[in-house]
Amino acid sequence: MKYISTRGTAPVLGFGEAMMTGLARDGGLYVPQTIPTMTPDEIAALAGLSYEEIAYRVMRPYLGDTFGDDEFRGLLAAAYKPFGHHARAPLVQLAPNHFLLELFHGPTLAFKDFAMQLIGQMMQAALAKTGERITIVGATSGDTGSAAMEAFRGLANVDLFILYPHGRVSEVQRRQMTTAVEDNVHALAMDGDFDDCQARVKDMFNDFAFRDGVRLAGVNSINWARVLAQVVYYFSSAVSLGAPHRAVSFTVPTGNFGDIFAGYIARKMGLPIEKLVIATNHNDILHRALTSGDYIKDGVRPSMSPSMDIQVSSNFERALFDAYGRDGSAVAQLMDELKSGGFHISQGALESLRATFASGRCSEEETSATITREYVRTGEVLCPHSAVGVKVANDHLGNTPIITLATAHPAKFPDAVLEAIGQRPALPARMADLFDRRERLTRVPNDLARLQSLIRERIAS
Ligand SMILES: Cc1ncc(COP(=O)(O)O)c(C=O)c1O
Ligand SMILES: N[C@@H](CCOP(=O)(O)O)C(=O)O
Repeated sequence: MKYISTRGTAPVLGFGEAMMTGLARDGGLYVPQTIPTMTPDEIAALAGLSYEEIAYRVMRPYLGDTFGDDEFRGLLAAAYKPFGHHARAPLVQLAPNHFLLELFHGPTLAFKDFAMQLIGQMMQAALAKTGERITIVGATSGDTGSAAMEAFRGLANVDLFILYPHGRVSEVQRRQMTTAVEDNVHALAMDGDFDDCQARVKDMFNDFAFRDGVRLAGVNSINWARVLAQVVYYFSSAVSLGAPHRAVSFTVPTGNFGDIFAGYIARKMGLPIEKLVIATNHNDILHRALTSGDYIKDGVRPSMSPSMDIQVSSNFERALFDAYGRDGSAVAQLMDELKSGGFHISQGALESLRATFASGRCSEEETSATITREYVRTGEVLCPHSAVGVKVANDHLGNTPIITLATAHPAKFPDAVLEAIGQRPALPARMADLFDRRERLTRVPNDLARLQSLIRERIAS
């Protein structure tokens, strides 16, 4: 299995190299050269298997010879052991044709743990073979950062730096990042919004002297392995509702487009997914793009679902690559136009996107009202991101069952939940002292050169 860049000019890599490389050297994102498919019989055979076994069967064809079969099974077992639910990703029924996929039973209470726990295992195994030391720099609007801290803290051959937008993540998210005591992990509170943080991370990858000097790696969904690990729960949930004999749709609370792009890959692999519905908060660039064809930045506005406060949606580039017939130069040109504000999606590409994706937007008032309504109606306490998904799914209900991804635990966003249902959701017992732990963070400016010096100094000390 080979991986190519969405901009067409970076070296073609195997899985292990793509995982350790992060951003392609032409600024693009790695995608598989071809997508392996599963037959209806192979999909039907997933019914009743453990989450780990489904993960093995779905992911194995992508890995080439990076890991042996038993080795990969061992990595999956270690990755999902810390999850607090035996099903890993349980389904809950909200209405006759509407289901909630709870993706928040991992160690940091968000869907990011599904991929990050596994990448932590896979990177450690790869580094143990080469003896290398790497520097991971990631950007977060809250959840990627905490999941990465948890997966990489204390590792001898990894330094991890997480840039988060100062004052724009929830207190629980911040504390999950700033209370890690291990010296190899660093929480950096940056001036600006998530888009600024992500832009600086990409700048670091595009500065080859820095990138090669610190042996830079990425754990954002820039990294193909992140997306791949997220494909698995589309299979596990659809099969439990009767796939491949029954089609399903998914509604995905969307920001950086990684999670929903994983659903797109599942669909290309043969899983009968009718529609993938993009659910945005008032930072609705993706909904506007699907509706009008114009992908135009208009500034990030803080919301009660902060992890989705994103306007430059990194993985949309992967979807555009396919929609433009895998023409890397066309994608490179669109990404150039994006630097000066935005671009128009051609009619052909837009039709291709609309064949798979639908979209909807949820206002702040609707988010809060959805948390209240679902709590009163079903007893389910939604986090604000999941509420965005549920509201948009309700607008798309039809004959095909819809699964909405519940992307985070409500206790990560207690203020929004308290306002909606009059109760503060409790953190799990193992995190009960989160607010008593000492915080350790560094305030940093939105300045590439200063960030790079800080990282160089920290890894030298
Ligand atoms: C809780 C939560 N929901 C939804 C999203 C959006 O996911 P994606 O960025 O993969 O679109 C994020 C951030 O990634 C998140 O942390
Ligand atoms: N919402 C994310 C933003 C980063 O997305 P990623 O999937 O590219 O890591 C977060 O919580 O940090």
